[in-house]
Amino acid sequence: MASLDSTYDLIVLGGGAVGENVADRAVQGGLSVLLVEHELVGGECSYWACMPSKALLRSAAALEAARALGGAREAVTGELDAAAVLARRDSFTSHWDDAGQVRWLEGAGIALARGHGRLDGERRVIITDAAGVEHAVDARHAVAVCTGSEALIPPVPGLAESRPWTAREATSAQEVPQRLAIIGGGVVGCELATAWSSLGSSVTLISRGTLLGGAEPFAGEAVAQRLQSRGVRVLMHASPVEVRREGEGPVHLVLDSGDAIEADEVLVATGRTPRTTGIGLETVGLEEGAWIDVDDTLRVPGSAWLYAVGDVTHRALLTHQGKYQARAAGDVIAARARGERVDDAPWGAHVATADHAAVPQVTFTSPEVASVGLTAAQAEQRGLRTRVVDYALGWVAGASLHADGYEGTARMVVDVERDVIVGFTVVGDDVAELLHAATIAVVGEVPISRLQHAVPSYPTMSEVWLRLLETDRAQRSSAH
Ligand SMILES: Cc1cc2nc3c(=O)[nH]c(=O)nc-3n(C[C@H](O)[C@H](O)[C@H](O)COP(=O)(O)OP(=O)(O)OC[C@H]3O[C@@H](n4cnc5c(N)ncnc54)[C@H](O)[C@@H]3O)c2cc1C
Ligand SMILES: NC(=O)c1ccc[n+]([C@@H]2O[C@H](COP(=O)([O-])OP(=O)(O)OC[C@H]3O[C@@H](n4cnc5c(N)ncnc54)[C@H](O)[C@@H]3O)[C@@H](O)[C@H]2O)c1
Repeated sequence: MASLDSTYDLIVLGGGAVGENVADRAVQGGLSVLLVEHELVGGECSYWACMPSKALLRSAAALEAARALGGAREAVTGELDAAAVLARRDSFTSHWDDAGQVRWLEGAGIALARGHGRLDGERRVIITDAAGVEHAVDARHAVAVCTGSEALIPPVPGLAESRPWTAREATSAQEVPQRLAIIGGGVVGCELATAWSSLGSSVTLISRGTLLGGAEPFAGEAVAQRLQSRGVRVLMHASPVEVRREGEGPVHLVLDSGDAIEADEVLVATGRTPRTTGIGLETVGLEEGAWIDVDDTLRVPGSAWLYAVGDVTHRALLTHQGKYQARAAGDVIAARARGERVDDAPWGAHVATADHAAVPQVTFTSPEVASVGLTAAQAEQRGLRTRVVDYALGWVAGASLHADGYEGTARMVVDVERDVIVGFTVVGDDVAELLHAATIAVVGEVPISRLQHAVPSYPTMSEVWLRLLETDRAQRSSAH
């Protein structure tokens, strides 16, 4: 290990996207920072999650877009080249080499320790390097735990012994399995069913409930329909009760319905578990293996020095939201270290308020699902009085130009008391880039009356905003 100082202002445990951003902001705030990483600098997102999964999806989406358009469709004479897609994916993971990210750390002035880090009481971290040698390092001001999450394998008899794929194998595989069974109909299950079916696998998707359970119901319905139209077998309200694989042979799954499925690989996509085992949480009075609870400045309640940021907090398991938390955390750690005023009122510079009210997410299925804030059901659960406004996206001129027979749905959820949008969901092809306008409307709490003055250009898909507002107006006047 490169020589380490004995003390740094801040020690960051875990060099994923989130840890990197905490470190960067703290260095910009004038602190010395040590980042501890035991695998690849860049974490899941760069090598086994966001980037490779989106690279696996993108070529098929482009092909599908061309096929949906008269005049372009005629020019598509071949099929998707799976080997070329896998090779392009490999380039997006830099062939699982983190040299580029290490150079970025150097440029940003962040010290790197390669090894496994664990807390050892207040402000102290022990780093075990590849040779098994332990190094103790102290933090003058803070330690930030950014160790992320990993795939949860549910306790289904025989599953763990059947060498299941997790998202890691499913995003880094070098060959297309002939038959792929996927357990879990959440974001990972739906995206990877889309990706691998497009690459030629015969996919069976097993979902305990409907698909994309946390989203507006019309989102999961549209994704299920499209998957089925591409030949994916979608089994809803189904769970495996037993899994078996003998030697190098296929995997056999038995479902609670009694149905039996045979596949070449089985992917477990049933959620995440925190990477908080073996990191010394018990030495600072926290529970090993649990998600870490934090306040809105990302600090552990009752502690003056311990922070947790990103997936490990379970606030929002998304790279962009973790990086948002990281910017607040890096800045607040620096501000507290310098004895400056902390701006921790809601929407202040040092808090991650949006985690509670405005988390944006794009699910890169076919069709895409883009949402921010609350669904209608979540708003109701929070006791809000709401108006729910829906519009068929295909009726917007920009959408009908975008693809022949375009179908999609947009929904806005309006808080009646404040007359602002608290939730927005849009489902349709190529809708991802529509989302940020909604995020600004929700975060900015822009009154509906003012939104009338935000004029979308003709003929863009953004005109769905105009249609939603007009539909809202018509619904309100017919209610009177
Ligand atoms: C298949 C898939 C696709 C996804 N796609 C998207 C997407 O499109 N958009 C999106 O926003 N989110 C997506 N996500 C979620 C996203 O990957 C995570 O939210 C994000 O990676 C969390 O970042 P993190 O830095 O908190 O954790 P991680 O990325 O898990 O990084 C934690 C780092 O800490 C290191 N570490 C852990 N313990 C120690 C230790 N004791 N010592 C030293 N180092 C340690 C790990 O090696 C790792 O590098 C996806 C997730 C999956 C599974
Ligand atoms: N594009 C994106 O933003 C993106 C992409 C992928 C992942 N992610 C993030 O990664 C996180 C993890 O995703 P995920 O899909 O693993 O989790 P998830 O919580 O979204 O979905 C897990 C699904 O598995 C089901 N399930 C659980 N146990 C089961 C069982 N025994 N049998 C059958 N079904 C079972 C659940 O009911 C749920 O539908 C998500 O929180 C998501 O935000 C984001």
